[in-house]
Order: sequence, then structure tokens, then C-alpha cells
Amino acid sequence: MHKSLERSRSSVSSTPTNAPEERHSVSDTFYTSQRKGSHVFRVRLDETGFTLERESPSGGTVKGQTVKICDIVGARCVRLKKSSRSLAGCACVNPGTPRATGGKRNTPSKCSIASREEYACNGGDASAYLYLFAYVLKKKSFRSSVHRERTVLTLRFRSFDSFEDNMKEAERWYRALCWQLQRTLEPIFVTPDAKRRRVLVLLNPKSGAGNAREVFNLQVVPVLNESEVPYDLFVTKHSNYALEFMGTRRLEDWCTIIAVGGDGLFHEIINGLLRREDWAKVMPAISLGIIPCGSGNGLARSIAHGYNEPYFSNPVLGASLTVISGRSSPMDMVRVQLQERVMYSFLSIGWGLISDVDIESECIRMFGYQRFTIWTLYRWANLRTYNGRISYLLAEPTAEQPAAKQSEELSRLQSSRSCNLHLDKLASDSYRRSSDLLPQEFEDVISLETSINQSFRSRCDSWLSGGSRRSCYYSISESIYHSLADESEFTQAANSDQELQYGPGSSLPPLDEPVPDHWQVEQGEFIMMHAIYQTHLGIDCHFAPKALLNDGKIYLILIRGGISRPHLLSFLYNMSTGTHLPEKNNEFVKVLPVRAFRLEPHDNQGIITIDGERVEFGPLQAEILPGIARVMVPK
Ligand SMILES: Nc1ncnc2c1ncn2[C@@H]1O[C@H](COP(=O)(O)OP(=O)(O)OP(=O)(O)O)[C@@H](O)[C@H]1O
Repeated sequence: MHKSLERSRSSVSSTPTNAPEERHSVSDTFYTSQRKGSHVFRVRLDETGFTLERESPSGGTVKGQTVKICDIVGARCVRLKKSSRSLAGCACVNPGTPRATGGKRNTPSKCSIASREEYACNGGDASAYLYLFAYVLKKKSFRSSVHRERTVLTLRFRSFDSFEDNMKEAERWYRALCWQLQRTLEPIFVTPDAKRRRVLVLLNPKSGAGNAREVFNLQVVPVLNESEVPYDLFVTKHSNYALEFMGTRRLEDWCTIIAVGGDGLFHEIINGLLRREDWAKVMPAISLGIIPCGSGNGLARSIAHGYNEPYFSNPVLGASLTVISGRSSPMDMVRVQLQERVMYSFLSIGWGLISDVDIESECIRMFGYQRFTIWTLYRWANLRTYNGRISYLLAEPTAEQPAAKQSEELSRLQSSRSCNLHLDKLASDSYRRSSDLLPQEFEDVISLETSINQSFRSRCDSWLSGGSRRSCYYSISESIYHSLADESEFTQAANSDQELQYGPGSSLPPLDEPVPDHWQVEQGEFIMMHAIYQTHLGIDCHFAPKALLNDGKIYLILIRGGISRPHLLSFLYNMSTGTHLPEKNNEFVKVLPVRAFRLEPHDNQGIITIDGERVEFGPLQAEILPGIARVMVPK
């Protein structure tokens, strides 16, 4: 969608007042000229957004429309270039749209600004333009679901004879918009001089179908550019790259860390952060985001679900808007004590059926997300049971589990000693800004941009690349990272710390000591145990409908051996809609909101997963760390 309006020469009636909010509200009269006649619009920008009201010839309002401030991502002031050659790359020139000739100057089409400018520019046009980018919620028909649609609103300023004066006017509107947008951002996303702070992007080129790089360049970069969010991009080179990166780099320059990949990459990021000496300082100062490119994408789906953000129409667009929203929420994490090590988890811990499906179905990865359905049916037909003991501390106090005892245990959470003595040992050498990069190091960026398809190029306006505030660190091919730091030292630094305790400490007794008396116990044969703290395990698995990002609860879901196959099939089938859980716990299926639990398998082998990644088989215990991380959420 593209709307363009021209400012009338006759009306110069902005509304300067003294109140700060009012000073940043601007309004004026614009008009559109169409074949059927011209229309006059009153346009206002204030804290609610952009309001356009079409005037009737008698001066009343015929039609009004508001583009909400929460849907607007940014704007640009531009001058159209003079030569028709340079217009080929101009904003809104859609290669698929035939250009109007000079004689059609007053016939705006979807991308008509450029068409008219070609004529006008040749005649020495002094207009300045303000392009405003928004992603508005739309519903195509009664039956279709809501989706976001890109909208470009264009205001043309030509009241004055000189371009400079018109540009001043356009910039006044631009500044007002920036001010209004900035009001919607939380302070951690803004620099002292009122600019957007930088974000760090970690991209796993191997996640999901292996197209994370293309997804990022084609779908995420345009949104980052439109919103003028400066970013630094690192492409992971191997498994655990993100873990090492997060554990050893200086992070002060970044306010957000975006994982472009799957839940496995996000898991590495949080574990890297929590292995830092300064984790307690870093965690509240940084917000995490995810662009779903993996095969599971449970976290991205859970965040969208929690905020009613459309997901299926365009998951990457929704997630891109979320990571630039400037709004964050605390998120619970779970500390998991395994026999030999500690891990931190944001999604789930599994034993039995679902973990088997997750890991065993790797061999049919070529089926994409369908691999889970195929393998679930296979496992259902060849059902296994597992023997073990599960002890837990309920989240809601009961008669047997008094509240005082619970809070006493949870208040014992404390930070452990530092383990990361090498923190930033390498950072001062390896961290560089874009201006330091050699031209050939940018070639990758340029080629990636120019290899994009036509439909994208029409959106990736030429002035965006010219004025881009991006800097890129690509570790692909001739890695910049490699050229700046000795990797063996980097790896050594990370490995040497691996054995040490790090991150938030535990409030639980050691794994080899008995659980407290007031904990409850389930033991015997199980089909599965799955502990989850987000609503969705995957895009199509609404596993814990009541879970919230920050409710301080682990949802422990148990299925006992002896469950009938039709009952189990109905459970598995209904997982996609979240209707699989019984309203009241029964003999075979139990849902237990807990704060901590311990799993002691009695078999010698089996599969245990944490956030979908396989870990060593054996006893473990887990406890909730309420709101210890921050995640980006939709506006
Ligand atoms: N450059 C790389 N080469 C190989 N493996 C990598 C690389 N970067 C990261 N990895 C590993 O790939 C694993 C899976 O990545 P990721 O989670 O991004 O995708 P996925 O498994 O397809 O998605 P999901 O976890 O949602 O199912 C991670 O555990 C990470 O350790």
C-alpha cells in the first residue's frame, strides 16, 4: 500500500504550542490530485499516530484514517534525483509498474510519486518528500486471518520555491515523528543523545532449511533500515560459536541480541550470557530477540501468541517488527543441574516420548516441520515406557507444602563466583566499527543486496543503502573475525571455564542428596515427562496454554504408562490446538505447575532434551529463575 499527499502552497498552518507533547504534534493541509479531481486532506501527527482526514468541499470531514504510532517503524526525508537514470533506484519505483509519462503528472498510481517526479525533476522540482513506513494490521476477508501489511505514506512538501526550505519543513515533520516514536521506546534502547542503540545479530546459516542468511537479507534488513536501527552482524561458524561469543565479548555497545536461527541458537546465547563473570549486570541491560529460522521455533511462536501478534501469515516479518519494537518483557529461565554440569533453559526439559520424537526424527530432517508428525505416529505405534521417579515442589502452596518454606528455598538464589577470567581479553583487539573495514570486506554485503529479487529491490530504496547506518561483521569466507583475533586463544578461553560454576546459584539441595520432605513424588512407569515454561514447544505445538513469559512456573506434564492408545492419540492430536490437557488431573495425564523438580530415571538409557537439544542421560533437577532474562515483545 502506498499513499502520497502533497502539501498545498496556500496552507501553511502548523500548530506550534508550548507543551512539549504539543510541540511535537504537527498538522497541516495536503492534497492529492487525481484524474477525477483533487482532494484536500487534513494531516496530523501526534502521540496516537498519523491521522488523515479528507475534507468535503463544504469543509466537513468525509473520511478519516489513522495509522497508529505503534504500527509506524520509521520515516525518511528525501529529495528525488534529477536524472531519469538515477530514478531507476528511487524509492517506490516498482520495476513491475509502468512509469507514467510527463503528461500523466496528475495521475497518482500505487507508486506514482516517482512517476510524477521524473517529469517534475526534469523541470527542476524543489519538492522535499517525507516517506513514512508502517506495518498495519489487515484482514483481507471475513474468513481470513489478520496479517501485517507494509504501508508507505508519502508527504510532498513544495510550499516554498527553494528545495532547502521545503526540506526544512519535511525535516520538522520527521523530527516530530522521531520524537513520538522515541516516546514508545524503553530507555535501554535509546542513547543519551536520543538515537537508537545498536543491536547485535547472531545468525546461524545452518539452522532449519539453511536459508537464514537469505531470510535476514531479504526480510529483516529492510525493516532494520526503515526503523534506522544500527546493527552488527556475526554469522556463526560452528556449533557453540554463539555460546563462546556471548561468554567472552564486551557487550556494552549493544542493547539487544537477536538470534537469527532456531531455539538451539537462542539456547547458546543465554548460556553464554550466564557463564559471564558480569552476568548479573549484563542480563537486565540487554534484551534478547529471535527471528525464527529453525525447525522448531517454539520461543518465537510463544512470544507472538502471548501478544496476539499474527504469526503464520509472515513469521519473519512479525518477529522483525518485534525485535525493533523497543519494548521488552522479563522472561523466566530455568537452572538445570545435570550430574556433571549446570545449564540454563528457556523452553523445555523432556524425557520420553516427545524427546524421542525430537531427536530420533533428525534422520528425516528433509521433511521439515512434518518430521515431528511422522515420527510421533511411528513412536505411538511402537510405544515405549520408562521407569523413574519425579519429585516436585508445587508453585501454589498446599497444606503439605507451606508457603513460608517455599519462599525460604527460593530466596536462597544467589550469584555464584565468577568463572570467566578471560572476559573481553580479546575484545579490544577484535571489536571494530564499520568504518574500519576494508572495502573488499563489504563486498559480501553488497553482493548479497544486489542478488536479491526484483520485488524486494523495489522496496529497498536506493537512498537507504546510501544513508545506511549499518556496519557488518561477516564471519563467512574470509572471516573478519579470524583476521582480527586468534581463534585458538578464543576457544581455549571458553573451554578452560567450562568446568567452573557460573551464573545464578541454586536454592536446591545437591543432586546426590534427598529432596526436601515436603516435595511430592510420582514414580513408576511413564510414557513421558515434559517440563515447559513457554506456551509453544514448536510452531504447531501449543503445549502449555496457560504458561506466561514471566509467571514463575514450570509446567510439568506427565503421561503415565498404561494410558490407552486412543487416549494417547487424542492427546497428541490435540497438542496443536492446546486442547490436549485434561481440566482435572487424572490417573494417566497430569499437569503440575511447579517451581522446581527432580527427575531420576531408573533405566540405563534414554533421551533427555533441554530446549530441544540432547543432553547426557541421567538424573537432573531444575528450578525456576523468575524474570531473570529480558525478551523483545511486540508493541
Ligand atoms: N555455523 C554452524 N554450523 C553448524 N552448526 C551450527 C552453526 N551455528 C550453530 N550451529 C548449531 O546448530 C544447532 C541448531 O541450530 P538452530 O537452533 O539455529 O536451528 P534448528 O535446530 O534448525 O532449530 P530449532 O532449534 O528451532 O529446532 C545449534 O545447537 C548450534 O549449536
